[in-house]
Amino acid sequence: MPGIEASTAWKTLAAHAERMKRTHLRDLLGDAARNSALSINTNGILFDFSRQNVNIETMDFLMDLAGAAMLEEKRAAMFSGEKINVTEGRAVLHVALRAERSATILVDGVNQVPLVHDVLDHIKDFSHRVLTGTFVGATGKALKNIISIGIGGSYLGPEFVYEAIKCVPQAAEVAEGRTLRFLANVDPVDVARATKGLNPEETLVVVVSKTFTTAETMLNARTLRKWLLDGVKGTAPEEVIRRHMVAASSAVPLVTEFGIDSANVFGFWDWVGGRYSVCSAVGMLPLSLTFGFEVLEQFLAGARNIDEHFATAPIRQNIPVLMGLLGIWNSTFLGHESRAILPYAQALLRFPAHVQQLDMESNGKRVGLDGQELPFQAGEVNFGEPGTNGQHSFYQLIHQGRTIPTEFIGFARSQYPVELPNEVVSSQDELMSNFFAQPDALALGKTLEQLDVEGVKEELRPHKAFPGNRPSFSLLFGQLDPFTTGQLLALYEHRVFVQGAIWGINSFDQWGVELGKVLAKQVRTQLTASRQGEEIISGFNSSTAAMLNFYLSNSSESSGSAV
Ligand SMILES: O=P(O)(O)OC[C@H]1O[C@H](O)[C@H](O)[C@@H](O)[C@@H]1O
Repeated sequence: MPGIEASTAWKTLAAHAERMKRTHLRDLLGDAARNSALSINTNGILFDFSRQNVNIETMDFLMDLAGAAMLEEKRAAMFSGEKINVTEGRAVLHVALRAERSATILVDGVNQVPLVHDVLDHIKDFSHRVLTGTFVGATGKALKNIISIGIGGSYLGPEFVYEAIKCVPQAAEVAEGRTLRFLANVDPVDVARATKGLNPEETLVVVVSKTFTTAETMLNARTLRKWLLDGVKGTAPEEVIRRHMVAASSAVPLVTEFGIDSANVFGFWDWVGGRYSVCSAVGMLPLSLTFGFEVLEQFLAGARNIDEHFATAPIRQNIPVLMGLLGIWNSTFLGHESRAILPYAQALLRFPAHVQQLDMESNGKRVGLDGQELPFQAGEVNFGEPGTNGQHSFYQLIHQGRTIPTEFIGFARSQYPVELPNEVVSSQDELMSNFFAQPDALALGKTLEQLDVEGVKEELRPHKAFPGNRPSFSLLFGQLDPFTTGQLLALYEHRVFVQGAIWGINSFDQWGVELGKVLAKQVRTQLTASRQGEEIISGFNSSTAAMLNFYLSNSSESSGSAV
């Protein structure tokens, strides 16, 4: 069956892209009517995409493409609980995680919204009891430290949200004197970092795993179970686990088998993908235990605000739809394979890492929904760092090396304004001066002629010239708070959906992570056998066998330096 590439809209865009490649943003930006048409102000967000290599006609063609791909129908299917994750036979309902209590979203004839609110109520009650010292550790001490064990989607989203809202005064007040640490990597150093300086008697471990089988998480859970049992004395081991370990998981039987009290398991459902699970118990439990539930309610409200916008706003005025269509335009039609996420907010330092998983695990696919190989590349390479730090690091390549579409995220007000008596400009104004300057530097560049006028020596001019014509968009919010953090999360979640829907792929499975896991199991078995005296490394190619032998002969302390 022909895919979207056979549509008239696709072919029109492909031809149009050849024409647009000959335009320069310097010229496009000279048209004020165009610029104002390529900017929308809605839901407290200014989204300016006038620095994309597009004109009004491009946007018309992209809207035609959305029509040809049946984007609106696919969006409706997701919101209504249809099983659009076809390879796993599951609905995709992260939007249900933040739906109003009164909403109805059916899966197999059962309304899922009351189930969501039952778990939220449970989290609210439990976190309140921990924060007020009603639920205490096995030796009667208040549980003021939280260690959240989880990896991938059970880690990256919660960590991004933790960093984003820990500087919000209301959240910081509740968190005063409390610690939340994440333990993701199976590297023993991560265990040491997560537990350093913490008293097990005052620590609550939250095991976060949708499947409760992920090798790294389960090994770390067993490691911290031992750390607790070694550190909390004078109480029966079962009681220590019951008082110091809780879980967020959709595999309740496995959790209770591990020894965690079934009363302290916070469930979720197969229709929540790992990378879309921040609004489930995965994020809500450790974050409520740190900041209190009320702050997190504002975060859910922000995500819901964008869900409603995505579901109802006309597609020409719909921010996630526009972000997604521009992603398709840049990657598929203009050939830019990467994009940089550049928040001008230090509190968003882990947002690019979250988007990396969200986008690359979702849309990094090679076949369409029908299993046929795609005749184009899907997915993009996402990376990023907060500004202005990134400016002093990798922006060189973006200005003068490869063309990488960039995404500027900024805020009008700081959570912690700093004004020095003798400084004319506040730190926030300084930060944001860069936020506004960079997109123009990228778009407009600097010509040899301009350098000539400035009196730059001829031989230096090629080195100092900037080609410009580097696309970007800007997302500007009022302030980084729990609500806007929720908005940002949902904007990027829905952008992934839009791109996957246009490309005709399943954005909600991740078979590509399986092969490595299977091979790691074989290596693990071999390493165990070798440590038990079986010398021969077998079943691997000569390269892997040589590396394994090097590893084994250098892995005990007595073997000294590997060099
Ligand atoms: O939550 P878990 O079941 O432990 O899964 C944790 C992570 O590992 C898997 O390998 C997937 O690649 C991720 O999508 C998932 O988020």
